[in-house]
Amino acid sequence: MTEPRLQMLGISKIYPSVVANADVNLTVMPGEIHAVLGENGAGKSTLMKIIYGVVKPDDGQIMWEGRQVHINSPHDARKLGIGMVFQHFALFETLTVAENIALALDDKVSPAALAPRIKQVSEQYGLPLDPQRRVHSMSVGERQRVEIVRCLLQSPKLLIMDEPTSVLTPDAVLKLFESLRRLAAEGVSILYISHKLDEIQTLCDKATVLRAGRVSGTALPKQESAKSLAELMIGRELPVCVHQPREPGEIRLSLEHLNVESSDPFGTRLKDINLSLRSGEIVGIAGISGNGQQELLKAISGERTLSMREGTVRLAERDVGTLDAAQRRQLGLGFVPEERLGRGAAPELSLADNALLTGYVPAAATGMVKRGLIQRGAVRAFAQQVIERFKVKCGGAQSAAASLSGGNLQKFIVGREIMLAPKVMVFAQPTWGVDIGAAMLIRQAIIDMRDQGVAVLVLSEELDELFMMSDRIAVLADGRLSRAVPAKATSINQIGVWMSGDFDYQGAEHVPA
Ligand SMILES: Nc1ncnc2c1ncn2[C@@H]1O[C@H](COP(=O)(O)OP(=O)(O)OP(=O)(O)O)[C@@H](O)[C@H]1O
Repeated sequence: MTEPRLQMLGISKIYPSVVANADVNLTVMPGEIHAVLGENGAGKSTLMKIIYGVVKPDDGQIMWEGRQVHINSPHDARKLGIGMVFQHFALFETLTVAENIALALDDKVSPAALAPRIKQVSEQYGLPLDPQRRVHSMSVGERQRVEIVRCLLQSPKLLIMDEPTSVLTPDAVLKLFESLRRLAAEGVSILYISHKLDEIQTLCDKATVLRAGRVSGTALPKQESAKSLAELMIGRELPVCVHQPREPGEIRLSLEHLNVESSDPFGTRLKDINLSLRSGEIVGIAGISGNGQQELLKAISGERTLSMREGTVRLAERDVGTLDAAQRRQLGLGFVPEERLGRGAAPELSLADNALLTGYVPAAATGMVKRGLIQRGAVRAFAQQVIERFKVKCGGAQSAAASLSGGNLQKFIVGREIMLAPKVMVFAQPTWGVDIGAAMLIRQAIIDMRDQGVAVLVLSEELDELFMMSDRIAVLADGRLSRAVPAKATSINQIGVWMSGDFDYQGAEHVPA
């Protein structure tokens, strides 16, 4: 019988406030593509970090090709033949592909000596890369290829991929899957983490499901549906969103002729963007990050103030282009940025203090600050309400934001902004990294806000999500915004075509010059 490549036996990892892994067993065979799924905070990343030597288990054994090993560092892991592609890449933008890879390898090799090997390996696996190209000129999909090729150069026997497709276009996902299948056919084992259950279904041979740190079951994904996998994961029936038609009210946010240069040298310029958003409606903006999403969000939130010639942003009737983010919040603008750590939350602060960061504004009427004094009780109570309503898994309001799993922090940030009850709410990727059950909860909460009259703008790469929630949908591609059409009058296919930039710009929302 073939020996398993990796066996984890009785692995446990306990943090002060939570059991991240409890008595976990996992077996991965050579050439197997094995999914690890589970709700946010179920312990998936912790388990992967244990394999890669980033986190030390408190208990249990790891067997590698039949013998017990102690993996104390990523260096140890790589020596065994374990490679990991992280969700967020750590590449130097101003360096070339070969320079980046040379820096990351354990054996020091000059970029020039590496270049032919990079070319050969990248072509062999259908992940074409030009070793001389500078990273700043590459798309996220191409950057991910750099990370994968870096791992492949070390001829891994096990490749760990943590939510690899969250940054990829549908086309790039198909290409990635082809490469992974080719690797598996050559005997490489792959551990694959994703919240996208349809991907797991098409790609993976086997799945191990984690719930609250324990293995709750295993499945053969190809014999399941996305729905049955979801239910296996959350242990109950998948909730659905209820979106009733509704007449929108007055205009709450207008963007008029936004022509804004990006502050990032590799960013995208906004080109004559026009949009009006009404009370009681959700407008979804589809498109892949990097097409002006960051620039548009900054222009709306006030992180980037505007000069007259860069166009107009109005909240209700008021021109707010020159106001900063704090001033716009005072006028009732709520905002959830794409990056949860650093922009959405201060990692080292507690959840309570993170609630205070945006909840102090009088417009939110949370009572967190009275006569200039912070009301600690009110701050904690507010954070506690967010934790309860949005089922945030954590050790309480005093937990540091950085100690939460990615999806749980996202739930907290989104929940905090929703509960501040703004007049206009802007979300960037609201369910990014959030498990399917929690994503439904967040989407329903956004729809409920709209039903209470809030004007909501959602930027998302997930078309299913946009179609579930939006009254109207527009596309942002290469810094241009299409007109926003009623969701019922368009289709996922149509929006997909627009996402490639192929839309009738002349038809964009009419705003007087
Ligand atoms: N360094 C840490 N200190 C304290 N608690 C931690 C730490 N790292 C993880 N945890 C906790 O361990 C639990 C499991 O986290 P983990 O990141 O493994 O979950 P996950 O399944 O990968 O979730 P997600 O899908 O949200 O990424 C969570 O409750 C998290 O808050």
